[in-house]
Amino acid sequence: MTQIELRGVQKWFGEVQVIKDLNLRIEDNEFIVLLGQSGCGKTTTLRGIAGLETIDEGDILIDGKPVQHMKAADRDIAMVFQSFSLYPHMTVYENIAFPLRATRMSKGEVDKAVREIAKILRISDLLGRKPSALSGGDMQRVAIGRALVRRPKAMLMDEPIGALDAKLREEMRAEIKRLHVKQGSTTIYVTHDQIEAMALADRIVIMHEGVLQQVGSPEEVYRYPSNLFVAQFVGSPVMNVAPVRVSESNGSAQVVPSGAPEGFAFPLELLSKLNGKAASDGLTLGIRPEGVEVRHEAAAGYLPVEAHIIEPLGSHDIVDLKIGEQMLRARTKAGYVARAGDRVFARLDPAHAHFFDAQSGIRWG
Ligand SMILES: Nc1ncnc2c1ncn2[C@@H]1O[C@H](COP(=O)(O)OP(=O)(O)OP(=O)(O)O)[C@@H](O)[C@H]1O
Repeated sequence: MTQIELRGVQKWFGEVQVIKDLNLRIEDNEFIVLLGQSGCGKTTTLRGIAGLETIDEGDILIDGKPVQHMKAADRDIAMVFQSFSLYPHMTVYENIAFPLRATRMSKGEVDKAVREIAKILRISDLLGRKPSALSGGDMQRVAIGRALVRRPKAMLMDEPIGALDAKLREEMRAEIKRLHVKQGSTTIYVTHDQIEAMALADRIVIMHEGVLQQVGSPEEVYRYPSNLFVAQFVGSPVMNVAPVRVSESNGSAQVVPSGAPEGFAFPLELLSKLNGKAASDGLTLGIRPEGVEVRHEAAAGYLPVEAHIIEPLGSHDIVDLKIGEQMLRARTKAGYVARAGDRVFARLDPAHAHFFDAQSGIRWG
């Protein structure tokens, strides 16, 4: 049982505040991913929890006990970094066994623990090798094995697969997930890769410039982003956003993308999302490419648009549609729009529409 809690954590490097009042509770066995752009404070947060970095304000609690004044070695937390940091002169077996040397375990117990973890990580046949004879993926498996072998209270991982090539990263991602499902253990994982975050996390913690933006399951942050930053950081391709004007005429309301030609407006059912705050400026509409419906024939609610660029991705295409000055990305069936320059018709699915305050970026409605 390991819970980790951050209460009002703050950290400065000189004049620069890199963690700003961070509050977060991580439950036992939870897989938490800290996600954000480079420099947003993820690593500093992780190092603060591990005890490799001091914090300036606030509390870090492990199982309810404040640990911010405890040395790293006394916190019983294991850490895996992007660089594998294995001992080159030791075999895989010796590398994994190393953290157990300082314990009172007998040789037989150490042997059992090493072989057990090697089996889980599928590296049993590599135990006699030196790190120089391992692939990048295997090296990282060994590093994870070494971190886990002493059954730490929690596992912290800082971009552990960031240095691997794309295919291996995908493989290792699945492996880390499998390991977590099998083994349990409270895990905090740092990455700037939103796909990795979505694939691994029970909950994602999105940070920007030292400030926590949103905490939620992958589905929550994808479907209900709390602000424009999250909306555009999570999801690939990126969510379409456009400043819009909501106008009412003849009792019916419309959402007009700014820069769109005269008479170009989406008749909106979308308005119900605005909770009566319609007819206002300063709104940004967000809609993911899968929320843009495209068809060949004219139909009620569909607007004529021109296909500008088509990206065929195998299972589907991403099509850039031109609406006046605006570009709208749509996800279509593969080959549905044949050529750039084709005229098609597009509609926004109200169920996929998000509104944000253009000034603050905060979700509206
Ligand atoms: N020891 C240090 N001294 C001064 N500034 C630091 C130090 N460590 C980190 N920083 C700064 O603190 C900010 C947060 O860094 P941090 O490494 O936590 O970000 P990150 O989100 O993990 O980014 P990355 O993915 O690039 O590691 C950055 O602006 C960084 O330059």
